[in-house]
Order: sequence, then structure tokens, then C-alpha cells
Amino acid sequence: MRRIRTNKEGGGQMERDEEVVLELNGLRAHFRIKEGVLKAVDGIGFAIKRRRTLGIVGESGCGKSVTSQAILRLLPSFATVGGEVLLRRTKEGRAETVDIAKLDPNGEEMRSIRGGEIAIIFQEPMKAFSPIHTIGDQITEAILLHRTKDRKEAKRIALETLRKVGMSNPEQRLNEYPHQLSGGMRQRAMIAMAVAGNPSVLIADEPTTALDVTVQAQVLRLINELKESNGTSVIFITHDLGVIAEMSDEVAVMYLGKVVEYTDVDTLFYGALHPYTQALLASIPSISRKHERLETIEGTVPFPVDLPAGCGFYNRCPKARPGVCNVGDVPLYEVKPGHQVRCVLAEPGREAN
Ligand SMILES: Nc1ncnc2c1ncn2[C@@H]1O[C@H](COP(=O)(O)OP(=O)(O)OP(=O)(O)O)[C@@H](O)[C@H]1O
Repeated sequence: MRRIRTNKEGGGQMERDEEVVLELNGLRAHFRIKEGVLKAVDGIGFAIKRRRTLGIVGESGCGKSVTSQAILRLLPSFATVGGEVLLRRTKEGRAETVDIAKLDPNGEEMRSIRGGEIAIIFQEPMKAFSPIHTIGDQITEAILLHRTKDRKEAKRIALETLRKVGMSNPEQRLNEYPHQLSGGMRQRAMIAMAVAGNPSVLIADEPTTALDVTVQAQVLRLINELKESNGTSVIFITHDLGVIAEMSDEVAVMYLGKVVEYTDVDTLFYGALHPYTQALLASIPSISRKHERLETIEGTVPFPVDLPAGCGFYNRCPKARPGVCNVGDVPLYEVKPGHQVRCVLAEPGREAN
């Protein structure tokens, strides 16, 4: 394990909320497939503070789920992972940083981080549960693994957590099997299992896509409540900009394995600069535009193997400039503090188009 820095834990609540809990630097996840090297995630970086939600948005295949799997070291063994995933945590009263990208994916330390300090919930809760054990047993086992060795205490925490996530009849649910619960209740049970380990980071990977709108709203509210009450940092992955608006403090827009725009949520909706973000925003329905034709983004996302030089969005971009945008790598420009854009047209000093 590589520890980067050690210092005394400090400060009050406000100060603690300024703490960066997870930081990605140049994270890469590449797959060697028969067509070549598929660059699913290709050098992304961002930092998440305590009690903040980072939304990750982008079209299908842009690398959102591979990012979350890379953070949790859940990728298949033929994937090559590079860069840094720095988790800041407190162990035995001292603050330390561990680089998850350097850990053995199957080692003890990674198994304790996964489901402990970093937990994940996803679209299909049946995948999170074994069909042959009760909800109560599975949540209790997760607690025994990460929080206490006392079975009675673990059962008490399991019940308390089911109550906290708004499960009806929690005592009865403890003895039920996953298939006996409704879709919404299963989602709550999965969230209960994820937060039972008291994670400092919760990754939510399209957790509400399969739910009807009422249940979706309840689950989103629940995640926000848990974030506030536990100080959890959330990475919320979605292709839905409406959900991004509701959930995020900061947003990373991904395209072809790269972050193309990173900013706070207000700037995303009122001052996006990347043509891809602008195209995504133009493609969402709004009440004021209800009689207008909804724009779709022209063209398709290229296959992420052997990509041509330059910007990945070049072939679809309405503002593309030949000889400018399709030569060389495009850096991420900081256009103002906290707002980064990977577009040559956003280069400071360049005339606006
Ligand atoms: N195990 C794998 N082997 C090879 N390629 C993979 C593997 N997993 C993902 N990919 C590829 O990596 C790229 C990114 O996939 P990823 O699942 O992260 O996209 P996504 O943004 O989450 O999309 P969606 O919204 O559809 O879930 C895609 O081109 C995908 O085909």
C-alpha cells in the first residue's frame, strides 16, 4: 500500500466539510480487445469533498460505470488501471491517504474499503443480494464485516438502518428474501446494505433509472438525507440531466472516457462552455420549450479504439474548426476557479466564437 501523507485530524464541522475525501488523478482504465486497446476511461481527474455530491453525466458508453468500477477495483483482470485514486481517511485517530489504484483488488485492504469506506448502489438491486439469504442476514453480514464483530449489535444496526431508509415493517423485512420485496423496497434495502457499513463515499450508479417517478423521487430524497445526516460524499452517475440538477453540487461531463467539462451545478445549467455539454442541455425537454422540436445530438459516439487525433467530439461538434480541433490532444482549460473545459475554443485569450 502507498500512503501519501499523514497529519493530525483537525477542525470543526465547517472545516471538515472542506476536506477532500476522494481524489482521482489521471485515472485510466483500458481494455485490450481484439480490435485494439479500448480506452474506456482515459485520464480523468476530480476531487470530492465531504458532504458533497459529484454528478457524472454523459451518453451511454462514455465511461461512467467503468470509472466507478475502477474506483472500487471491480474491473476484470484483463483491464489495465493507471493513475491515482486517493482515499483520505482516519485510521486509529490519524488522517492518512491511501492510493486505491495501487492496491491488490482481491487483497484484505481493498475488501475492507469496498462496502466499508466506499459503497455502491446500482440500478438492479437483485445483483446486490443473494436470492437464498434473507435481507436481514445479508445486511447483518455486511455490518459484521465492516463495523462490529458483535452479532447482536450488528442485528440492531441492521434494523435501525432499515428504519432509516424508510422501509415499512422493518422487523418483518429482516426475515424476508429479496424476491418478496417490491422494486422500490429492494432499492431501499440495497441502500440500507450500502450505508450500513457507514461509508464516507457512496457511489450511486443510475440507481433510479428502472423506478417509476414517485419511487425515484423518494430514493433521491433518501440519498440526500443520508448525505446530510452522515456527511457522506456521493458520486451520482446518470445520463439524466434532470437528476443531475436535483442531486449534484459539482458535475463532471464525460465523453469518450474523458471529462470534457467540470463545474458547479449552476454554471453547468447557466454557463456551460463545452459544445458537447451545450448539446446535452439542448436535448432535454423543458416546459418553456414544450412546443419546440427537441434537439438531438447529431451523429454517433465513435468506438473508443484507435481514435483520430484531436477532440473526441470533433465529428459531431457544430463549432468544430478543422486544423484547430482535430490536431493534438486537447487540454482541460481552467476558465475560472472550479470550472474546467476540454475545448480549444475555451482556451483563455482565444477569441470567443
Ligand atoms: N468488461 C469490458 N470489456 C471491454 N469493454 C468494456 C468492458 N466494460 C465496459 N467496456 C467498454 O467501456 C466503455 C465505457 O463503458 P461504461 O459501461 O463505463 O459506459 P457508461 O457511460 O456507464 O454507459 P451506460 O450509460 O450505457 O451504462 C464502453 O465502450 C464499453 O463498451
